[in-house]
Amino acid sequence: MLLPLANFYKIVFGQWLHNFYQLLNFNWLKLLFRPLVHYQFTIKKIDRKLENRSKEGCKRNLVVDRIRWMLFLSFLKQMEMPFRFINGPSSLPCVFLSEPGGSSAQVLLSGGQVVSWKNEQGEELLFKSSKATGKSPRTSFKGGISVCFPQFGNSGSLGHQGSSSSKLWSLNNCPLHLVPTGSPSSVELILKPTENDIRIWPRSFELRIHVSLGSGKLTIVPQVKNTDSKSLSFTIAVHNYLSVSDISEVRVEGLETHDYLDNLLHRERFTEQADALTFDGEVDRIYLETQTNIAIIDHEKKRTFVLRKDGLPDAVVWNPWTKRLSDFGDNDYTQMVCVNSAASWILKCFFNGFSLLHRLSDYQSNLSRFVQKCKTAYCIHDVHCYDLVATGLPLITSASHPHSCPKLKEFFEDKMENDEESRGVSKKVENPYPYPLSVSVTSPTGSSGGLTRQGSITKNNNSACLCSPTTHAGSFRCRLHRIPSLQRTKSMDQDAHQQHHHSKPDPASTTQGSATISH
Ligand SMILES: O=P(O)(O)OC[C@H]1O[C@@H](O)[C@H](O)[C@@H](O)[C@@H]1O
Repeated sequence: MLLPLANFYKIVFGQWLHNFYQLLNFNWLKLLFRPLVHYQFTIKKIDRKLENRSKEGCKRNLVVDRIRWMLFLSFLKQMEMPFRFINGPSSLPCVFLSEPGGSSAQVLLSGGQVVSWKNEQGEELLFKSSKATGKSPRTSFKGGISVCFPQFGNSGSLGHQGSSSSKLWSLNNCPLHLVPTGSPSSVELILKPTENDIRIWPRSFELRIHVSLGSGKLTIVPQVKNTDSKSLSFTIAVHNYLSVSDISEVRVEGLETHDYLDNLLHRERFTEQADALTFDGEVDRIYLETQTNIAIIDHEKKRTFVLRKDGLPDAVVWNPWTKRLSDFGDNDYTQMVCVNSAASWILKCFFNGFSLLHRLSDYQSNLSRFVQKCKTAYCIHDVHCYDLVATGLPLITSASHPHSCPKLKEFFEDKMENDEESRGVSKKVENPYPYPLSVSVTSPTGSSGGLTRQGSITKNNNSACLCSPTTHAGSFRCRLHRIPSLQRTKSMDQDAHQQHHHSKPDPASTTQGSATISH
């Protein structure tokens, strides 16, 4: 009841009155959330029963999951939320977000995965494998966006991509309000380790993911809270499977001159020489400390995704090409590219509780600046507020408030300066990408920056050339005119880096190294 009314006020009286209205209703909202607390009690009882069952050797089955789901729905009926529930893939409980512009997103409670993000025209922007096996929640859906925690990739002892995407997340009834909630449609999920998980990885934490949908923009904020008195070490990534028309016509910009670790060559370190990354074979790379914005340009669809990642320094680019994968259809690789934001350093939370890497005010002003700049682009917006500190950075043991610690302050200031630079604030370039950031996917006549583009081609018209008309080094060349990949240059400071942060697990994680989460 509240949300339609709030929207009505918003339309009729404008944003300020809408905010006022929401403020007035704050206490009512709290009351409405109460049934959820009761729900959680009931869920805990079920969880205990499940624990007992698993001790007896029984596995959690779909019927139990469905009972939980129905119970959950009945509680939800008692309250209004800024989203609604639908049946997701394999009938799993799924949060449905929509916004007045007509775009929508779906978030699965199982795995905390964003399984769909559709634009105003109803076109799917996220990739979904055609060959999901459906045998478990983990395999019922391959693609979308998920959080890899407490480890991404195979970089540690905790199993491929950590375990967070195979767990059942709960709705968080006490969102942290760390993120600006301009979007009327958002949800926050929370994952806490069960007793079973703790047996495998003896760490206590809370992993939250805040997903909000705006016009042409999906914002994902993962947050990690150390609820232990011991330090918590982890790596993390937001794994984005983007849907593209044809991988051969895609290029990724924003990675030039950055060093990367090549997962296909035992993480050997190279420097990116090309102006843009194009694909003509398998790619699996971790680009280190990249700039904040990365553009994924789909020439055939004339569509640009902008991945903006704050707080997560690295970017992973992956396409398996023709490699056989059990959960990928034969030609699925042509329609996807993963560009993930990640922290490949081992991050360490030293103290119990939350602290922010970015001061909230900085974050908010950066956000609005960015939103203004890319009004209608599809921006995936990952902001990672973690409970610090990365190995290799000054160790901060008592910074419960970022402003109170001079070292942390210094770090913020440096970071803000770099961010300013990387966002090109001083350079007055409005739209550096060849296709307009307003993504008119249906229009074949996109142009920008004075470049004239050729018309869109269809799949049947394979002989059409999509090369950029420019001729400088790095100008886009379509698959018909692409020259073999550039000779890669080994990074100058490879040895230094290897000694520095990637090869050395920190002592805390070594002590937990005997534990393995299998997947
Ligand atoms: O199987 P997932 O979790 O979807 O991950 C797929 C790939 O994701 C990429 O990000 C990794 O770099 C690859 O090594 C990995 O194989």
